[in-house]
Amino acid sequence: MIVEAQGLAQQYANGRGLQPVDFTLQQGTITALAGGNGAGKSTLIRLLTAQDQQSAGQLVWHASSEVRYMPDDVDFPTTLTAAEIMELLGSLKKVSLAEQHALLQRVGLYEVRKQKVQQFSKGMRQRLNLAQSLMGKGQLLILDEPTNGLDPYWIAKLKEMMVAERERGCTVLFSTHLLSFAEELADDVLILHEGKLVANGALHTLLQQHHTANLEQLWLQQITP
Ligand SMILES: Nc1ncnc2c1ncn2[C@@H]1O[C@H](COP(=O)(O)OP(=O)(O)OP(=O)(O)O)[C@@H](O)[C@H]1O
Repeated sequence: MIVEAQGLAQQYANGRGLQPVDFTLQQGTITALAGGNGAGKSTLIRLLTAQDQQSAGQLVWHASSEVRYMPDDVDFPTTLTAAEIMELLGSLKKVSLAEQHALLQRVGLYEVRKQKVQQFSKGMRQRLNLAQSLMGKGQLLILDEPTNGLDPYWIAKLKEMMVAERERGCTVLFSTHLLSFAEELADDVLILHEGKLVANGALHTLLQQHHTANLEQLWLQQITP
């Protein structure tokens, strides 16, 4: 087990946020964090990435709490080139130039690495965001809406990269609105609805327990009053 959430909650001043949740993330697994708009996905990710402090409960780390993280939208300094951004982040994360270049190759940006990010399309910026998240040593990789702005080719490549992370023993947690994408990848599923954790467990077990054929049916069943 990598991390355990025990009664973890975040209540904002307006009463919204995340109600107490309990779950674990297992080593070498992929977990999909599913939920509609305002369900609490980003709130939970902000707690896991230590961007916010919870209002109740705790996260118990059974491995290093160093997390690699792909935010859902990132404002790279547009006057820098892709290579310069990777160098800047690479120096912070102690990642060699060779590894930075290998990552730029993996996300198809090596040839354009000397272009300023302001000339990049949304998908290219998202791929740079993916490349920076793959740098470093954190055993837990958290991807917030990673398919945003990616075309089908790069969604397929993203899937391959996530599976490769699992194969080398890392734990992946990703949030998404795309339930078919989630279903293709996830070992485990967390479904949030209006700040509550309404389903938590192995995808196949949940589908059997709830007599549902797929994740979309399960999600609809869990959110329908
Ligand atoms: N800083 C904040 N202050 C007050 N309320 C907030 C804050 N951030 C989020 N909320 C509220 O907390 C709830 C959960 O929001 P959150 O952003 O975690 O949802 P989400 O699942 O990521 O949604 P989406 O899919 O739309 O991005 C929502 O009701 C939202 O309005």
